[in-house]
Amino acid sequence: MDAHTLFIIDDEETIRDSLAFALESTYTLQTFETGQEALAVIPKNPPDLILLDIGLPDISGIEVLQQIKGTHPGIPVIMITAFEEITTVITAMKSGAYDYLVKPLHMDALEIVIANALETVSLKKEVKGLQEQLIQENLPCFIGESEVIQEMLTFVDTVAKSPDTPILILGETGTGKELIASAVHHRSPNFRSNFVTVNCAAIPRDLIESEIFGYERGAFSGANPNGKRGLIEDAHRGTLFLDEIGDLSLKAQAALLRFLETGEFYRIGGTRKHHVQARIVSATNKDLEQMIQAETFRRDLFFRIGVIKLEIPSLNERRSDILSLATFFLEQFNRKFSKKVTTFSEQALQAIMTHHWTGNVRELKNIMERGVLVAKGTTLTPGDLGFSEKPSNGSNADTMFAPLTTDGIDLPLLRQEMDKFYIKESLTLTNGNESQAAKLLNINHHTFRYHRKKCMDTDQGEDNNQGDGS
Ligand SMILES: Nc1ncnc2c1ncn2[C@@H]1O[C@H](COP(=O)(O)OP(=O)(O)OP(=O)(O)O)[C@@H](O)[C@H]1O
Repeated sequence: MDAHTLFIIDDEETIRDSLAFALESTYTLQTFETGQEALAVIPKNPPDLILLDIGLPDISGIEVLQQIKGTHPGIPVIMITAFEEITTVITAMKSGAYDYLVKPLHMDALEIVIANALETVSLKKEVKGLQEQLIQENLPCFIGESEVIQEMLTFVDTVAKSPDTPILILGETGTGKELIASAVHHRSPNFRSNFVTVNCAAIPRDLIESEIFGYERGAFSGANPNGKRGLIEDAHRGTLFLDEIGDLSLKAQAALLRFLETGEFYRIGGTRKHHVQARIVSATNKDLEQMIQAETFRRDLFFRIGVIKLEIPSLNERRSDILSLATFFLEQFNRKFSKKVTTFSEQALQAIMTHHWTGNVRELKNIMERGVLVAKGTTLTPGDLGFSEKPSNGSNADTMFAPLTTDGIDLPLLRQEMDKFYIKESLTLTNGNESQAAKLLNINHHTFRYHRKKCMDTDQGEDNNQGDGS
């Protein structure tokens, strides 16, 4: 391993020489007579540790220390002082010095202080690296191969980068709003701080403001006599996720708006302003615009929380994700229950692929949990999943899917063909009326147009390829 690099900053030549003599066999040294000279080199070539004289001729050692801590807070700085002047030493330690030594220097003591400082720094680096690795390895996994989900995840990566832009996540219950909120947090620069969740629907309306912003002692009867910090404080430099934001009382809405605009808030019953930096991510499956009409949700707050809006489509609108989600949960629950369920029976697969998922991914997850738990063998049956063993009437289940053989199938192509078939059928049935066609397929207009365009693109691609070959 390369030797650690040390900078010695001292105007006395004898001190520089004696330090160099004592330390040069263990460390790579660079010596400086003035603070300015050292400050010019540090940004280009930062050392592992600095020995810094307090009484320098150009700018004081304390000032040099403060500048180093401002730009390179991780470098330990050991101050050297001619006499133990307590106020200077306190200022140095308050400004972030690692330790101080009084002249004349005892080389044994100096070597111990340097070795300890370097070990502390390397331990801190190791802990930070391990923390980051742990967080990255446990990142919540949002499964979805459909293009809408892939595009949304790319967008999530982009918007997560700004640490404080408010984000509003919309979508039916169980579509994964909380999972996306947590992905935003974990992909943001603030991922080391807390991700704090408040389910606004689960807290009585008259208590919600005090839960989020806290209260001072004696704020209301029944309150904790010592007062209470708000959850917003726990989210400092992190993320506060307000689930079911439509359930916020109007009073809490006003306090939230003030916080979003100024970064400040008051605890209930308090007069002292508190400052917190936290990103607010909100989610709801309610129609907030309708609530604005009914005057139960503030229009100004709606705009403020939704600087970025993410809309997660229902599972029925992205049926191509069902199989990958089911497989993901199969593996997850195999691990949880120490089971070895490896496949779905043909009927179980049909049931999963044709079911109408009103509870979205949560419903699929619950069904898979039950299935893996009760399955007797290695293959999941419709009964294990709580479906009827017989294909439901009119589902054409036997003929809907080609049997899977050891030759395999081209699932992406099958999905593409199925999309194309139903898009065309629905347009024929509705005389080309897109919004009626979308209704027939139980998808929204936007998703319909997206799939229609994709089908047209692949049709064109095929035509071009045929043209090339002729
Ligand atoms: N794409 C996904 N990949 C993996 N797991 C998912 C996905 N979407 C949702 N889940 C899982 O489904 C469950 C429900 O998701 P989540 O709680 O995030 O939904 P929600 O939209 O916030 O629901 P609600 O509106 O009821 O609060 C969770 O256990 C979550 O981990």
